Amino acid sequence: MNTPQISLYEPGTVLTVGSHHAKIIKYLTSGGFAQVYSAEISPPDAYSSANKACLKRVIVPDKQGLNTLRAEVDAMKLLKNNKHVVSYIDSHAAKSVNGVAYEVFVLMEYCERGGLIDFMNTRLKNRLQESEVLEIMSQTVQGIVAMHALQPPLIHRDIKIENVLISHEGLYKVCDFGSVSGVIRPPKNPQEFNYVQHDILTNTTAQYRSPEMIDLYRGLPIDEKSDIWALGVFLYKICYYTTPFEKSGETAILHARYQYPSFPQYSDRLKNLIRLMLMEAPSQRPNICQVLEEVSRLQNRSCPIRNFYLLRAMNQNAHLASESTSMAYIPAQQHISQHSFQNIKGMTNIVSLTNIKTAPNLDSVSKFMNNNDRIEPMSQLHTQKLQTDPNILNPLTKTKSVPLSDDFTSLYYKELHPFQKSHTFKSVESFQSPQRKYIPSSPPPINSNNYDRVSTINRPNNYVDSETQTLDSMATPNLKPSPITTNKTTSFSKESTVAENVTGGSIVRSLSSKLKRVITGESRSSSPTKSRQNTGDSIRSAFGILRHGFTGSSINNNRSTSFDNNNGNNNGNSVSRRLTSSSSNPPSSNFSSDTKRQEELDKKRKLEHRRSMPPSILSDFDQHERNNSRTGSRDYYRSHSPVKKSQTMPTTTARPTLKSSNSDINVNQDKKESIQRRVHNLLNNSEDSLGYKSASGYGKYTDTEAEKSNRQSSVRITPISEERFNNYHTSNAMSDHTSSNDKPKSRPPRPPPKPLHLRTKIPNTRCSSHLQSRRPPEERISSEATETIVDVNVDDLEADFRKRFPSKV
Ligand SMILES: Nc1ncnc2c1ncn2[C@@H]1O[C@H](COP(=O)(O)OP(=O)(O)OP(=O)(O)O)[C@@H](O)[C@H]1O
Repeated sequence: MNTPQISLYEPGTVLTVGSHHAKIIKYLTSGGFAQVYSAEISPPDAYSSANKACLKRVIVPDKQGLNTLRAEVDAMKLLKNNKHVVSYIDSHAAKSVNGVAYEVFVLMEYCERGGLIDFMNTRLKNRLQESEVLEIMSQTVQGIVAMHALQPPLIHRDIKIENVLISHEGLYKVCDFGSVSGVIRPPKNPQEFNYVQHDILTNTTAQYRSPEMIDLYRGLPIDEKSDIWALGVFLYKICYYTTPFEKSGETAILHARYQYPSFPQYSDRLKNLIRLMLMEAPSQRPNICQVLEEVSRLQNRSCPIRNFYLLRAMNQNAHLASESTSMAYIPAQQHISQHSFQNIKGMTNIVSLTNIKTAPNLDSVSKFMNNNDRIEPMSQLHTQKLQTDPNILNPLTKTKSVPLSDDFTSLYYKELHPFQKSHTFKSVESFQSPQRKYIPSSPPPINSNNYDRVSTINRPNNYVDSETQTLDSMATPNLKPSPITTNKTTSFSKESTVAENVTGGSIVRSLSSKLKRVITGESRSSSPTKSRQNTGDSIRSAFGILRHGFTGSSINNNRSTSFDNNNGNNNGNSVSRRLTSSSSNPPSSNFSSDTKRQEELDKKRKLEHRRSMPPSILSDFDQHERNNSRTGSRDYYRSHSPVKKSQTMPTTTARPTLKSSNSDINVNQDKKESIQRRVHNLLNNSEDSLGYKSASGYGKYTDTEAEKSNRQSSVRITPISEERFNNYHTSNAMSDHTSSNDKPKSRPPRPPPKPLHLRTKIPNTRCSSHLQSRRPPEERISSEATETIVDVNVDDLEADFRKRFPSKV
């Protein structure tokens, strides 16, 4: 935007801004597009009662520029009165003095202590302590939480040190919402590429740009995770006073390659948080709630917000669970971090979350916030207008300098974003310039004397420099399919489970990424800070882990081969054969053939879907997850997995897990799945858990493990009653300590005990003293009854027979 050069207001100038009068106190600074003043306002701000405010004056050359400003103001209105966002007071637009351009005036809360960057510059020698870093981070993150919690979320896109201010009471507040947007979907054609590229260049700051912003060929959306990346850079900078990619540039960003300076020293946990936020793959970065949870843990405080992503996911699950009462098993919840659960336990309003699917609903947002975070709920009327008025275009889809054609509005996930309002300012058509009671005849030029902030002159050498939005070499998004781009499978090479564990992320995501690693054959050790140690990871373990997660069975579990292979080709014992046949009992086989047919259809559909998608596996994956919410990534990989024939996954058993564990999205999954199919899944599950586990061919040690499993399986399916089973084991354990493990396998089931009247009295001498003393009486009886068959006295038997059946003799 070519901002016309205009003179400054003199102190004492009085302007009308909306329903407020503002008297200029002094000029503070100039942003990229604005003059910033402190001003005295009347009436005082209704929220804070303050009569001192900040006045931002922006000159825009055309109506296009006005739209950009509208977006900024609308964002501020949505976030109004959040403790960690610079609060909006009033706004006004007018034709400029020369009648060509427009002037926009925005009154907002005045942050008396200036910028975070100013504060940092007071601490050049004594760098920030970890506790200070955490405090700044916590408060800044809370400001971003207010944006991400909206539905649809707002993406700040320009989080940086310079955009955090400090209020007079010392609170850190996020400012500058001029770059805010909704989620931007990956561009699909060269036109869209150019559009998004330009949009990114003009609205983001080079050093804070995420890999998916720089390499648009990744086909990833620009969403909340892009803000998380910027927050990672932000955290790094408040620690080390430089950005992680300051010297290395774009290539390093693309591979998330950076180092930690040795000074100052911060804890490993803090550094690990940076590492997680700077994960190359957005899906591996924590969400904003998880970041705040971790920061709070590091501060030894309880987290000031509730994890709304998790709550939404749980709410979604509750919804799905209520559809099918038999679907009570939600194993993935076991993997959600304890901390997250503690928060949820205290949550009384989970049910109300069903209502926050429509945007915007600040009522819902406020439920996530502390009581002292006042968020003004948007009026019902206003919300309805935004949602129903098709004529309202989203100003967010417009950049500061690129005219937005309607063709590009679909790049943004939510075309009818809450920002879509045309009545932000007092109507431009009816503009009247703010009254100026004092306009100096010859306004003074801007010079350094006007600054009461840290001057740009006489800076120390290691002064923390302010980032500017430049179009330097660093700033040019890599739009060519470079080797880096084609090598992007490494983006999933880093260990993701830490992120998921720390932050309560979904097990499915972590499993999916494991599968992705397996199938794409990517390397695992590109992380600069943590390379994966477990180099033995394989298709087998990935599927094993997946199955383990879904059914709770052992990783060394090859049973699905025996289930699939009905001709008994597996080298199992009689137990395995029995299981195989039992798994094909009539009802089960009916379900099975239904399911198989359904799977075949699914498979075909997915293959066709995949053929119609771009060639990149990773973008396919992400897009698949977003576009095809009915079938999760697991299904996708199942249908494309080279191992699917030998290891058929119990297809649908995974579905409940996917739904329950994917805390980020998976909103509309499987609602239409038939109950019959789900019952079949449960049957499969129960069969699986009893399944014969053979790990033959997987090596010596797994075989040993498998044998143990076999033993357990055989014990579980034997018709011996539980009581007898226990007695049996007790006696074996007592009689032979060394081989107790082998006994159950080698001994056949015992016959039922002989009726008492047929038993012969056994001389005491037959029982060895050690057995007598150690065996429980019950067991002794049973055992002796078997032995008496050899010692029976025929005469006694005859006598007994005659006595009882005289007529037969
Ligand atoms: N509410 C405020 N209280 C005190 N100072 C403020 C306030 N808002 C802005 N400033 C000062 O003005 C500077 C520029 O503000 P802002 O970032 O909103 O303008 P901008 O034109 O969008 O700048 P840029 O786009 O280059 O970041 C800030 O860095 C800060 O020093």
